[in-house]
Amino acid sequence: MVSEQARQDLLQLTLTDMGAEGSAVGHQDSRTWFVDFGIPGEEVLVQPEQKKRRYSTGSVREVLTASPNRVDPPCPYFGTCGGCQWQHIAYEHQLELKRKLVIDQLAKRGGFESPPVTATLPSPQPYGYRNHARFSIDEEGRLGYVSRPGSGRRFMQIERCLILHPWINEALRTFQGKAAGHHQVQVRYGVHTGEYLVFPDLNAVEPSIPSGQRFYHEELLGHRFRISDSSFFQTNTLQAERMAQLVIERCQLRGEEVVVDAYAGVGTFAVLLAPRARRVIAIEESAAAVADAMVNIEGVPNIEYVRGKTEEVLGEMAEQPEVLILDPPRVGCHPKALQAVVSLAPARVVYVSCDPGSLARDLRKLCDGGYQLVEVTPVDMFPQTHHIECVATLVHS
Ligand SMILES: C[S@@+](CC[C@H](N)C(=O)[O-])C[C@H]1O[C@@H](n2cnc3c(N)ncnc32)[C@H](O)[C@@H]1O
Repeated sequence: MVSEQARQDLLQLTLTDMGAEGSAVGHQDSRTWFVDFGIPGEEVLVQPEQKKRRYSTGSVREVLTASPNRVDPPCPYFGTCGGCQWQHIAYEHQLELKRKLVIDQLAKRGGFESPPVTATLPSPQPYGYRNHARFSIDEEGRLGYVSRPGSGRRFMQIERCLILHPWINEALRTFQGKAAGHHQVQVRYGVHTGEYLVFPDLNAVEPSIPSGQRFYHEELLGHRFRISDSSFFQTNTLQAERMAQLVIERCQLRGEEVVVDAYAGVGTFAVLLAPRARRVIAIEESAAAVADAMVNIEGVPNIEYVRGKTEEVLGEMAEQPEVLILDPPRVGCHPKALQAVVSLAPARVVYVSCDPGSLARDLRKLCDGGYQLVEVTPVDMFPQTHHIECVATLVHS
């Protein structure tokens, strides 16, 4: 309970919606409030945090009328840590909120009325799923995270993080207090292989877990992938397998098609699709990821890897692919990449996205260029956070 004195600084709000960045939304007079740790439908007392020109931010200090979807967050750092935003929301409801956020973005940023969004694909593990951690280090060599903006973005030492794989928590315990002189420590773990990568090299201060590996291996759907410290790999291995299965289904390959895998990373989709297609052309700009891919595609004769920017490589492509996969970073696709897709006009496009806003913007351009949006599936790659992965399927009309 909040004291009478402190209560005077608080604002009573009815929360009506969930915002795209994971804060609940409320209104007072003509001002919009983004409120951390709230749930739509709740009546709450809010601690104001920041006043911007067009909106204000705050966090819930007391819940006056609780949502039936409110649960006790299990992590002691929840509320201060900048990592998770939604541990106070029952997992089933997180999935519903994610679906609604995708629909909202498709409507607002893409102009899609009643977009075909399926139920969110749940993660096999709502906790303990992350195979990758990037810890901040303070002057004493302690490992931790940075607190949320409303808590001052300060370093906070962490003993255990509930969304990390248990092996990474063991590494955190082992390296705790021993990383002085470094800004960050990256720990990545192969859930199916038991291999790991710790960067930078901390062997001199802690030899019990060897560190400084240049790469490690992980498996997806039985295929083995080499991954270097700077290469992208999905952070939730079991859910990445479900998503890869979904992408395979959505491609509807019969074995005769030319497939383009744009933003191909270390070659995950290319390798998984190659046995189902005539040929796969993969496009990736990162030298490290392409070097990994060269190892990962060994023995798979029908994959051609092109190092370059998707917007440039697609623009110069002479051959028309039947199926094209887009899996860009959060910013989405370069406008020239989308123009090139429209000119190449593959019969089917499968767009994998980690940002519903840029996805909505890009889907609109593809639909204005002759595509029809068939289905969007939100995939919960990041439980307890507001982040959303999606797989969208388009066909040429
Ligand atoms: C979200 S990751 C997807 C990787 C891969 N599809 C996977 O599932 O592991 C995006 C990838 O696109 C690459 N990338 C970023 N901008 C690019 C561009 N303009 N052209 C080609 N690749 C790009 C990044 O290096 C990264 O490997």
